[in-house]
Amino acid sequence: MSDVLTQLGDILEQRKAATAEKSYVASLHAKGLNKILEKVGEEATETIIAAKDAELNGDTRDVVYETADLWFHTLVALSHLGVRPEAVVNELASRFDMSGLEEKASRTEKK
Ligand SMILES: N=c1c2ncn([C@@H]3O[C@H](COP(=O)(O)OP(=O)(O)OP(=O)(O)O)[C@@H](O)[C@H]3O)c2ncn1[C@@H]1O[C@H](COP(=O)(O)O)[C@@H](O)[C@H]1O
Repeated sequence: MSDVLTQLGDILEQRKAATAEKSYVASLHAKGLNKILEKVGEEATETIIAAKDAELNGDTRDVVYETADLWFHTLVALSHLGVRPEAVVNELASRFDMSGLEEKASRTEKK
């Protein structure tokens, strides 16, 4: 799974040098962070709607598709800020030995 994210991270980096006419990612970078975040918000909403539909009809295909759109646009946002996908994967990996409740408590301590 991480290989796919690493490959996509590489592609997103390469697209920073591409022209907006030839690359959707380049067109997002050209429009700036606010536009990218707007797309993240849209895709999050579409993922929520797809998840609610999946619970009702038992068909999870749309929620997988919309989650892919959401992850993709989140990765574009991170790339725009110079953050690699591996940073998120490493953060998740660092939480393996910690329960969700412990992790939540550590956030409170950090604040
Ligand atoms: N994984 C994706 C990916 N997922 C979704 N999308 C695009 O994200 C958009 C989804 O937004 P919407 O459904 O709202 O579509 P839209 O109405 O066209 O979008 P807007 O006009 O509102 O911005 C669509 O244009 C999809 O094609 C993606 N575009 C690119 N990638 C990856 O990024 C790589 C580089 O893409 P380019 O920069 O286009 O070469 C590709 O090879 C893929 O690996």
